[in-house]
Amino acid sequence: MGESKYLYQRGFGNEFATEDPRCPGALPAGQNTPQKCPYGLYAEQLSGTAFTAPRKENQRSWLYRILPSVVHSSYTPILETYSISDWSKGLQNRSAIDEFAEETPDPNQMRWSPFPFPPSSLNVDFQQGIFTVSKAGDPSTRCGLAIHVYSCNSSMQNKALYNADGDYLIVPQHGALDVKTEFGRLTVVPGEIFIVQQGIKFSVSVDGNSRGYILETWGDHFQLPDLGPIGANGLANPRDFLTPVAWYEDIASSYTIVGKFQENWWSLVQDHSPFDVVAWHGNYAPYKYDLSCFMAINTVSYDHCDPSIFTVLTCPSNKKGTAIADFVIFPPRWSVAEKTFRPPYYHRNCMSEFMGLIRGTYEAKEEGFAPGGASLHPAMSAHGPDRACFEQASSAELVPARVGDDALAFMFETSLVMKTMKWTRKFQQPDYIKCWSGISKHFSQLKIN
Ligand SMILES: O=C(O)Cc1cc(O)ccc1O
Ligand SMILES: [Fe+2]
Repeated sequence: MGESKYLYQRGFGNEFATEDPRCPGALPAGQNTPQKCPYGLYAEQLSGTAFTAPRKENQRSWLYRILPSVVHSSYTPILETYSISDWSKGLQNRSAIDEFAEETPDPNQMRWSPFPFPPSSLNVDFQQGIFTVSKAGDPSTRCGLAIHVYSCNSSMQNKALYNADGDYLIVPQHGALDVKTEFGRLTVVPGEIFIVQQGIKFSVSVDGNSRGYILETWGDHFQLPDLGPIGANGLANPRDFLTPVAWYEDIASSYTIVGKFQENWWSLVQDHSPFDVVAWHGNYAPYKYDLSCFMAINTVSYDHCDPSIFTVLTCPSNKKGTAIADFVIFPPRWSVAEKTFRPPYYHRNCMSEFMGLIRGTYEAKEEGFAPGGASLHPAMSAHGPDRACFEQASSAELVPARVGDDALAFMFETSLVMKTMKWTRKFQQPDYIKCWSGISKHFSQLKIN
């Protein structure tokens, strides 16, 4: 592994404490709000849970910054947007774009070809390049989720964004992200994920075309799944989660902050950088995770395990064991099951399954499901391996075999039922259902096997 560009602190949900090395002693000793903070800094709390949330769920951080966040102009709505289905229209008034409206909920199995990059004639930054694919619920009641794709080609210049509605779990598929946050800097490459929680300001630099997926949750924060009988170790191990160390810039130039509030973007200006946090401590901070660290657990005897064995992070609902959203991966692994049809089984699920592909091909669908594309199998809509996969796997020799090498598929699985946005039609594969159409009967009353 090469030298990493930035320094990180390890652990999941830790109480971190960090100072920019240029200002040793910037964290006040023994208290959060001294009468005067070291270096003339301002103390500011960022609350990620209610003040009164139970202690083990309580999340907040104390930031020691050059100016308090409130030193800024009023918010004004951002009315203009690009359209991913027709970049050539350039910036248009959002209210005039019908294609951002929701479709009637549709039980069809859907699959989308890779979402397009912006043309080189346009400069589209990360925030401008976020387009909602599907969603359920409502951020005003703090319940639900949205799934977006992002597609951009330019860095955010003296511009930062934050999401007042919920948390973002960002899955880059193409292109590295170089990210400044209020908590420090980090890089995120395809194969890693980045979680930036409600309210945290960040700014994304890219090197040319960049694309990926975003899972946005409006209720709780992400947590590691319980391991039950697996024991104390396995799946995504806490020590592999990386949080930035404090870093600040003290620049006196105009900065634009774009905030998403109730699914609309608002903008404000200020005459200083929002990345002016010299030191911070607490357990509410962004983090990243390298998916290649995932310790996969699977059968070593027979039968296909449910994909919940590959859960990296989960955002729980109030119903025990039922997630608003799980983030699940299909990592490279050995497949050794005996006397078993090894690929995913045919099934109908009370949950909705949105899948994306970071690289390579997915076991159950060698054709048609491409990196940068996606699929959605809504609640109770039948799906499973396509015909080619079934025919091959039901007569394959069951020797130990590698699955998913050079490939990385993932799933956002939700207990909610999502609506898709009209624009997604343009990239939808109308004949997706046909991948199952050639499945033939093998039944004969006279045949036992
Ligand atoms: O539908 C899919 O491809 C995802 C999936 C994978 C698997 O191994 C078992 C069930 C399941 O929904
Ligand atoms: Fe499925």
